Amino acid sequence: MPDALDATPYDALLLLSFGGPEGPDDVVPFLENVTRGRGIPKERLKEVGQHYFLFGGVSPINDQNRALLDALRKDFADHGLDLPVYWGNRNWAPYLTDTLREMVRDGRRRILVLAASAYASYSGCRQYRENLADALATLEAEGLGLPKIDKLRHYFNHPGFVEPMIEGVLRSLADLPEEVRSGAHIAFTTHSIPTSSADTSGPAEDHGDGGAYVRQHLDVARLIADAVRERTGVDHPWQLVYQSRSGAPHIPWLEPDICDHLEERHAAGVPAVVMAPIGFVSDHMEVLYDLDTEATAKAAELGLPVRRSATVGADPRFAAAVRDLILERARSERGERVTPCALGALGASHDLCPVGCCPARAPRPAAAGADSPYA
Ligand SMILES: CC1=C(CCC(=O)O)c2cc3nc(cc4[nH]c(cc5[nH]c(cc1n2)c(C)c5CCC(=O)O)c(CCC(=O)O)c4C)C(CCC(=O)O)=C3C
Ligand SMILES: [Fe+2]
Repeated sequence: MPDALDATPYDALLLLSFGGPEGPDDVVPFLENVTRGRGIPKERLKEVGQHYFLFGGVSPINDQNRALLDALRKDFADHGLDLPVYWGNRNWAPYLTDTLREMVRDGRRRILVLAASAYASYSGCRQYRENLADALATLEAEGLGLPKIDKLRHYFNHPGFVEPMIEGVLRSLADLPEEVRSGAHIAFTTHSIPTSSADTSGPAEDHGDGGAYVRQHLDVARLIADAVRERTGVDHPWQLVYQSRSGAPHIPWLEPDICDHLEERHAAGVPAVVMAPIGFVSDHMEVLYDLDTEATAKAAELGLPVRRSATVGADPRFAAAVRDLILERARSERGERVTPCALGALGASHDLCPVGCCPARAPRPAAAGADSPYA
């Protein structure tokens, strides 16, 4: 048995994710949960519903999260970290509020949250903090004693997150026909968001020019491209592009879209493209539909060979990274000195979101940040 690892003062980890439907009957209520108050056009909703129905109404996201929970529990057990792991979602069962209630009833008082989103943005960070505040408000109204909740820092540049993606891109390159391989470009993709949200992502000092959201993705893309060049000896040109645009057409979102990018690369004579979905922690419907179905069909129509590289998912190196992040945060909470582990040019992200980080259109209470109304 290895020596026990110490997560004090924390007594539980909560994986906080988006949630997804698990059958055809779930699709419409799920989409209603996602889009309540978000101003998504009806047409867009119908279209996205079809993406889910094409896959039997089942999103891959819940099974991906179950696999990640298994990987985390195995990693913690193998390394003597005695920390129970729970799972709650924003938009589908198991719902965050139910999980948090269960945690409180189990006596958990100091909870660390792992968000299933690696980068700064309203959708990937503050909205989860708002969900935590809503859940705490519900428990408070039920007369339960509230736990203290902290959120782990953004892990986009942690080696345990980046390394599996480097390996994934190498595998996709190797899988391309040899005659097009060395000329292949890499299209790093992430979820498009409104340019106004991108520009205000991260702490105030990062605002402007796509904000922390774009800067963090560019840093990861560069890390992967550099590692691929070092390991193959081939310099594959790359670009950060976007996918899964939603919202009203007159509102600007981040561009170019992956499909337009494939067209443009093809017209420029590029012989092949690897699509690397660095914005997604695991295989979501956006990966299965927008990349594996839509963009792949577009490429076939163009006669452009493409491959889609793997997401991190339940990779054991990611589970080990989560353990590292927990121990780092626990030490820092205990007042011990820590050297946070991070690759790239940006350094380790903040532990506590400052006031004004990734602001919402309409301000709402958010937990686990400097502006939290909860202790
Ligand atoms: C940045 C970002 C992430 C990455 C960070 C993270 O991982 O959290 C993400 C993840 C996800 N988004 C998901 C699904 C959806 N997102 C939608 C709508 C939107 N996403 C947005 C942004 C993001 N979304 C935005 C700005 C909107 C517009 C509406 C709004 O401002 O809120 C809609 C409505 C229909 C549509 O318009 O597409 C759906 C169905 C799923 C589940 C997939 C599955 O089932 O496998 C996941 C993991
Ligand atoms: Fe989304």
